[in-house]
Amino acid sequence: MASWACPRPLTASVTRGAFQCAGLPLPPSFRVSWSSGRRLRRGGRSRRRDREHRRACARMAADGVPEPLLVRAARGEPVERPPCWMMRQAGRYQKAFRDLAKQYPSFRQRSETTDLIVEITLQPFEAYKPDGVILFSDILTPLPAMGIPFEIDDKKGPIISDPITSKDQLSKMYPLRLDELQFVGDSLRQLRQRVGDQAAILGFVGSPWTLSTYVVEGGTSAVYSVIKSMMHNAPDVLEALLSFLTDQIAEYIVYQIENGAHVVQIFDSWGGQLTPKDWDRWSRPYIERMIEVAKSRHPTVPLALYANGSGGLLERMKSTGADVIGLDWTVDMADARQRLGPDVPVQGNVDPALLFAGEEAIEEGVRDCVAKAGPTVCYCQEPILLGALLRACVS
Ligand SMILES: Cc1c2[nH]c(c1CCC(=O)O)Cc1[nH]c(c(CCC(=O)O)c1C)Cc1[nH]c(c(CCC(=O)O)c1C)Cc1[nH]c(c(C)c1CCC(=O)O)C2
Repeated sequence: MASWACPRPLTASVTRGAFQCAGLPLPPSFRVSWSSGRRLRRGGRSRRRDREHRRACARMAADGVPEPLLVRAARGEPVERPPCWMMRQAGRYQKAFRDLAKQYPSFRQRSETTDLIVEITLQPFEAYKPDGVILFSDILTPLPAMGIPFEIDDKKGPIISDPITSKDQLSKMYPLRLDELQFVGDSLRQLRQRVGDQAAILGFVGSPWTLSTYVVEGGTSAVYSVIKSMMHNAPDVLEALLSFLTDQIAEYIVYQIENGAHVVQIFDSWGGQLTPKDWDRWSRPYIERMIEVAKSRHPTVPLALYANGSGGLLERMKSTGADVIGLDWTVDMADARQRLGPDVPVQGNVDPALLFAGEEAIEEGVRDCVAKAGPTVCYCQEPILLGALLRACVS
């Protein structure tokens, strides 16, 4: 699974907690405008950005405080420095998490109980003050609320014991029961209250393709043989599954936004397992539809799109309408920047393994990434050296 990310433009002063990162006059290179290519292409850039800017100013005037750095960066607004957060920033590297996990050994319990979700989500925030606070949850969390139960095995990861591979089995699913996901809405609202405007609250969902890999394969897969056979032998079943998930997950994005998520990440984690041609058929249209639905209801809330191994997909990802493109470390950021154009907000790209290599290596990796991207984000796993990464991002 991917790791912790300190997304794109990073900012902020980490003024409390283990690390003092305040007081940075930001290098001029960070004063970059971050607008999306999509907006530019449609020729509505200045009108739309002006409108968004006016809305942001109105919000500021109303609240007297600017929106969190990460939100402004994700919208393509000029920022004082790149924001920083990590995927998987909550977890076993923290003693507080290990203690809680001893008491509540089931991942589903930890991630489906409001008090635990809020407490775990806030553990890294309280320790390091990252610019993004990602909900402690999983892309599979909404599945039981549409008739697809799952378990998490400590060694094997997610297990769906009754996978869906035929038309008949599709009828087991029902439209998303948001009342069964109240712990998500409750947690997001509490997090907004607890974090205030100090950081962005990040919601997330799986893309229809990526969720389908679990629903069809019954769990993690190495070669995706069942779902890839289905693409050829039962395309109507796969299309029906993807369409169904698209409608439900689009509602789930809207639900997260309406309960307080500042930004929503779409994880097409296994999109890179498809040929680009197959991605155009089996992933892209469904992502686009979800984005359209979310944007029609909440046009100013930024949506970020990430796929593992997305080197073959970057231009395609940009064309989905996502506001921010998340990159893994297998693409050089200079190449990515050239391919995506100067205006698309980006995040990720720093090799998570650097977290095992010490502070100097982290600093070098972050600097290389940020220099090539302009304001950017960094992804890392096992955030043992999160503090070092945060320091590198803000200095
Ligand atoms: C192991 C696993 C799970 N769920 C999943 C896996 C990966 C299995 C595979 O490789 O196929 C599926 C999953 N879950 C998530 C993604 C998307 C991100 C990615 O590409 O890694 C994917 C692909 C989001 C998530 N899933 C999780 C987060 C963490 C949120 C945070 O940063 O705090 C995210 C963004 C949390 C999660 N989710 C799970 C665990 C064990 C944990 C860690 C919590 C713990 O240590 O007990 C179960």
